[in-house]
Amino acid sequence: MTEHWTREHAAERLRRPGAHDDKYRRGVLGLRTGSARYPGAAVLGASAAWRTGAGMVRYLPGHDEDPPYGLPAPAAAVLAAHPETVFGPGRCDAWVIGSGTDPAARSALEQSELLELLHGSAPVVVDAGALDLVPRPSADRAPLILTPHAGEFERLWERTMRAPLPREWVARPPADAEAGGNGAAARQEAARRLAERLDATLLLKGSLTLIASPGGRVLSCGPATPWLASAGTGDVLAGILGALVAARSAEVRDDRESLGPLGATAAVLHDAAARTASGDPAATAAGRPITAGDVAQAIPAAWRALV
Ligand SMILES: NC(=O)C1=CN([C@@H]2O[C@H](COP(=O)(O)OP(=O)(O)OC[C@H]3O[C@@H](n4cnc5c(N)ncnc54)[C@H](OP(=O)(O)O)[C@@H]3O)[C@@H](O)[C@H]2O)[C@@H](O)CC1
Ligand SMILES: Nc1ncnc2c1ncn2[C@@H]1O[C@H](COP(=O)(O)OP(=O)(O)O)[C@@H](O)[C@H]1O
Repeated sequence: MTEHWTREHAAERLRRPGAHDDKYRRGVLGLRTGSARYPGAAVLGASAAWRTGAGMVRYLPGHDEDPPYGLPAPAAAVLAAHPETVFGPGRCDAWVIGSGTDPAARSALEQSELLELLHGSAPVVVDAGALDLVPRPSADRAPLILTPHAGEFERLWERTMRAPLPREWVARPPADAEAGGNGAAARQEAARRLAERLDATLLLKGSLTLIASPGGRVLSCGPATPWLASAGTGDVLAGILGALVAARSAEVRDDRESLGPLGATAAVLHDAAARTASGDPAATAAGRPITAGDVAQAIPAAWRALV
């Protein structure tokens, strides 16, 4: 049984600043994203986090090869797009790791620093190239929310369960499965089981995004506007989610189950921004093509329309 997460639910979880706030109280998000090959993912995540209301976004580059094709290093790309970003180590209320990184290119030093974050106290959004690092449940592990797409979900299942994903539980279902057909229940069950086994919150991306909490609660959002299905929109989602988690870091540390509603709120705001950007707020299949950057740009307007 899943609960549908509505715009009204999402509006309640969006934190508005008050007179006693400052940049630290609003939440400092640390980004360990992007790489020599994928500098754009770092820019998209930073852009989304700033526009979701982070008090500060701190960017920490990984230990990486030299960029190919004359590309700028990810830190230089982030600075060019967002000069308000702070670089280097310091206090962080939450982290996003993995977007725009490739585990095959990860150095031993990079791996040990990421594992340190995963065993820290600040909550961590684990995306893309960091999903293979998720440690077994333990008392010293950080509160985690994982954001796989269907292909990454399948790989995560195989690594965790040491068995193939059952055929009837395919993570990339035929169209009817996401939209409520027979496969939908199987997809929910797979997400629920994996979240329970990993003892972590799992946000399974798709037209219908599912958010399964380790305690067994499953929230669903969508169907999102299909204009969202383009490269880099997952990097934007990770930035949105990171900013929302940083703003409620203390609550998440007290109660890891609160990551579920935050994940669902991120998915609703992401979809709302895509609808705004595509000029089709009701997602009636009108609208126009958009880029991931357009989605990030539209977050403030979508926020205003939600609350
Ligand atoms: N601007 C930038 O810098 C950008 C950087 N990016 C970064 O690129 C990195 C690689 O990420 P990635 O997702 O492109 O590749 P990967 O993890 O190998 O998975 C792909 C495999 O999974 C499967 N698959 C099944 N279902 C699927 C689904 N729903 N969506 C997608 N795939 C699905 C599919 O298999 P198929 O079903 O096609 O046989 C395919 O073989 C990552 O770090 C990311 O952050 C991107 O965000 C783009 C913008
Ligand atoms: N058919 C679809 N309709 C609506 N949204 C979709 C559809 N397919 C994917 N999405 C959304 O687009 C985003 C794609 O993320 P992801 O697969 O990680 O891409 P990338 O790695 O290129 O950023 C996710 O938020 C997902 O929920």
